[in-house]
Amino acid sequence: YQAGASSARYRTGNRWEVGRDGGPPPGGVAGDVTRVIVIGAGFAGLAAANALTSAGVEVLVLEARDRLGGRIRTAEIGGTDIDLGAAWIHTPQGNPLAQLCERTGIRRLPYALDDLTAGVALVDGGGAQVRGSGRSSLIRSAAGFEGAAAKLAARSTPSGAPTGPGRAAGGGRETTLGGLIDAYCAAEPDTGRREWMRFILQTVVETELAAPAAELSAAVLEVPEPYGGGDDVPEGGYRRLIAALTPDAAVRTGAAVRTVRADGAGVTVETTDGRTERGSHVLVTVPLGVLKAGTIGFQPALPASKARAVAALGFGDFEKVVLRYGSRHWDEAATGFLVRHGGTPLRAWIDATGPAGAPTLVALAGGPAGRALSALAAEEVLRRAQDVLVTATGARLPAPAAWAVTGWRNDPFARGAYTHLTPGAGVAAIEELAVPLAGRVLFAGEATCPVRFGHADGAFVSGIREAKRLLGAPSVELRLQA
Ligand SMILES: Cc1cc2nc3c(=O)[nH]c(=O)nc-3n(C[C@H](O)[C@H](O)[C@H](O)COP(=O)(O)OP(=O)(O)OC[C@H]3O[C@@H](n4cnc5c(N)ncnc54)[C@H](O)[C@@H]3O)c2cc1C
Repeated sequence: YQAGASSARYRTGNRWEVGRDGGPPPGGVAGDVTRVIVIGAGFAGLAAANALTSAGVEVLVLEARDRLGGRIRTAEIGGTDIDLGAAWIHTPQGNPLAQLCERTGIRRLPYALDDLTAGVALVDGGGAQVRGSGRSSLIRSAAGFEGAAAKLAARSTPSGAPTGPGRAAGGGRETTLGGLIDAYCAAEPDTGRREWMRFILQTVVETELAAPAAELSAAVLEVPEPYGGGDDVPEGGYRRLIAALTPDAAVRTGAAVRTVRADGAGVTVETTDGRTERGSHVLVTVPLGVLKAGTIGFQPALPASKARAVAALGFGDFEKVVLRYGSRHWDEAATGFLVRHGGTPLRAWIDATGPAGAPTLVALAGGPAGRALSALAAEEVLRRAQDVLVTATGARLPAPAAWAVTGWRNDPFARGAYTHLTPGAGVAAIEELAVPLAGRVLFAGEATCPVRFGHADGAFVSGIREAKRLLGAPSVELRLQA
């Protein structure tokens, strides 16, 4: 049991007001807020716990793992800090995580995904590369998809949804991103180019959104983008943001919650070791994958509308393979490789030597590729990764000096990567997840953030939203650690 970090050092002028958006605080809270139990010490739980503690509310954080951060995990691999969970601050302009970096003196390094895609080497089955103008014209065509997709979607709904594998399963009318990729590529007369375009677009979409393109609702195209700019990474990794946000509250690690009970006077939360804690309110921030698995029992049971949202939203796959080498044995001109080889799940690689500060290749396996990797033992993934890289680089690669393979899908406290919209569940389902129960049981986490689900900043904003709800305040203050 780790009691409040009362010896923590705080930065001078550490109080930071966040969340003032002009609107009234969200409502729906019953009774006085005297003791809040926060389940989960990821971005959402830590942001809420920090804001509540700073406002003088007693908080107990229960975290199942033996570490803080949740789907933020910066690991040292061969002496280099690498993010195995969230790595990028996407669209940093106006993004509260960019502000959090500024407040805490954490530098952001530009590392734009568009630049990574533009500079990637395209490698075919036998190791042959598509070079020169053939390569750049394919990359240009793929880059045109984003602009064309909204128009294609408008043309294809509600009655004329594209047919083929990308159409919503179950005869639904809703268009999927897979359907739009098919429609976009159909306009390309050259078969060879068409197949390359389809491969690039499918890989990029499935890597970014962590789900099969054929299961991703095109409604995601209508979600407004609140921030601007490319993509940055925090210097030294995301763990520095978690460290800055760690609240001066009681935090118990190794505490997996199995029951949440609400009654007229408060809440009782039970952990798997049989201990119970009483609070006036509880804030549930566990991943959607954990809610789907049903390993936490709610009394009274989740209402049908929320249970439907939990079941219908998607919680996809994204695994990483990190290989750290003694030196760079590959073509340094490319930003990475897209490998169309024997259906391998190890198809998208980035050269992360720049941000890592040491020769490093990282495979990003989203959607079906991630799911395929999660079924293999780590040593088998490593063996296949080395085989693919021999094809991709044309070099005899030595064994890596250090390596890591993630297992988010098989982790009982994640059960996947992050949330996506499906043909059966749009933004309304995300909003439904955020609705409090009986004024006592509240919900936060990336899956509850209508504009930024699937993002670390969405988790942060959702934690601030629930702190505002509990405090009945239009904004909150955070105390950031030095
Ligand atoms: C591989 C990968 C790459 C990603 N890349 C990016 C990126 O580049 N940029 C970006 O913005 N986002 C990215 N994301 C998404 C981002 O990491 C998440 O949106 C964010 O970290 C989620 O925070 P959270 O607080 O909602 O949930 P979590 O961080 O999952 O926190 C929930 C906490 O609840 C705990 N918990 C679970 N069950 C129990 C239980 N029964 N009892 C007690 N505690 C429990 C968990 O251990 C966890 O600590 C990525 C995610 C993954 C997996």
